[in-house]
Amino acid sequence: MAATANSQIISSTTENSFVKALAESSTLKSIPTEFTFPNDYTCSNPNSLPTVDFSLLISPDPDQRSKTLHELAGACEQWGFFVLVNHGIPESVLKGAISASLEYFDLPAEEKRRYEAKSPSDPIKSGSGSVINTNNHRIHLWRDYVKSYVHPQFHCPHQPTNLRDTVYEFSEKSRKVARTLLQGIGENLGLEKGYIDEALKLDTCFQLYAANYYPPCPQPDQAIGIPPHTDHGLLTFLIHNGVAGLQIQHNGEWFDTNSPPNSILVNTGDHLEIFSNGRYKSVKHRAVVNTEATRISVVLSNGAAPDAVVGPARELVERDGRALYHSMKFIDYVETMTSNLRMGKTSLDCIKIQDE
Ligand SMILES: O=C(O)CCC(=O)C(=O)O
Ligand SMILES: [Fe+2]
Repeated sequence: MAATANSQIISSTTENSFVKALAESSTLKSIPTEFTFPNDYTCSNPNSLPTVDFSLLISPDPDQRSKTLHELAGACEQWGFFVLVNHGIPESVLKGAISASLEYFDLPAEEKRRYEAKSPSDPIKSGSGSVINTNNHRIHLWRDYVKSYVHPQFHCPHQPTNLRDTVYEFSEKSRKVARTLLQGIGENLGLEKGYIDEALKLDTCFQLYAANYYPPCPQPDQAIGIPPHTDHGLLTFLIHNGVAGLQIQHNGEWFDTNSPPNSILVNTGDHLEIFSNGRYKSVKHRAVVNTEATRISVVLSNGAAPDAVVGPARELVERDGRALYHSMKFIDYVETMTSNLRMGKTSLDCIKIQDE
């Protein structure tokens, strides 16, 4: 689901051996050279990341609601990232999604290889991954993944058998929460009620499930789980197994993220930047690895309908005097990004309208 920033992320096809197996080999003392990703991991700890209390956003008390809407607007504008609490999705669903996803990675390699990516439009994909950096070198990532399209059509690997129901429940509940957040965002942008639902065709919105598995790494300062990138879509939801690793960029500086149990980390994606005509920036983030513990993250990317043509909202263009982005069919954007035809430039850069 990742878009690109400094480098182009691609799904491995032919070199599809899993990093988990490599990390578990008893002789591994250092990373193979193809995993070397020179980077500066200097990072700050934020005193507090923005928090949005979902229960207050749906509160019948108008003061509570408008205060929370205001906090949501601030989080989207200033950070493009927030910790969502009291979202109403039961803890058992979040825990179930993590543990069933973990079981997926324990499957034999031949089972996971059934979902080796052959085309960007494959609804289920699994593998490890690599990037082509700006010097045209391929660098392998220290992570395995599985991804599947879960809405408007639901796809999911057949194994482990409990994955399907868990992912279904988590994705369905998350879609409702995402839609309420998006309606709040529409209000914050001063758009007519219902405009965002209609323009982005949210009834048939695209949703992608992804699980990322980062095994312990003997040289975490030389490798990367996922390099800096932005996400396609409107809002990405992320949960994890309590092991740190997600870092976000804010005002040019990198920050570690932390989140209380049972919360969801939410970030704004490329399509919210486009739709808001640049008011809400798609936040750049990366996943780093460590020597000690396996990290797993489960991600739901919430987008517009596959056939919705997403561009800046009409009213915002009128207000701003011009559109800052070209419009593009949502699924074309997602699949072009996944097909990795372009290097260096991000997908978002490609649809920015340049100043004359
Ligand atoms: O695992 C993480 O924390 C980051 C995952 C991510 O950025 C992605 O899947 O796009
Ligand atoms: Fe991401």
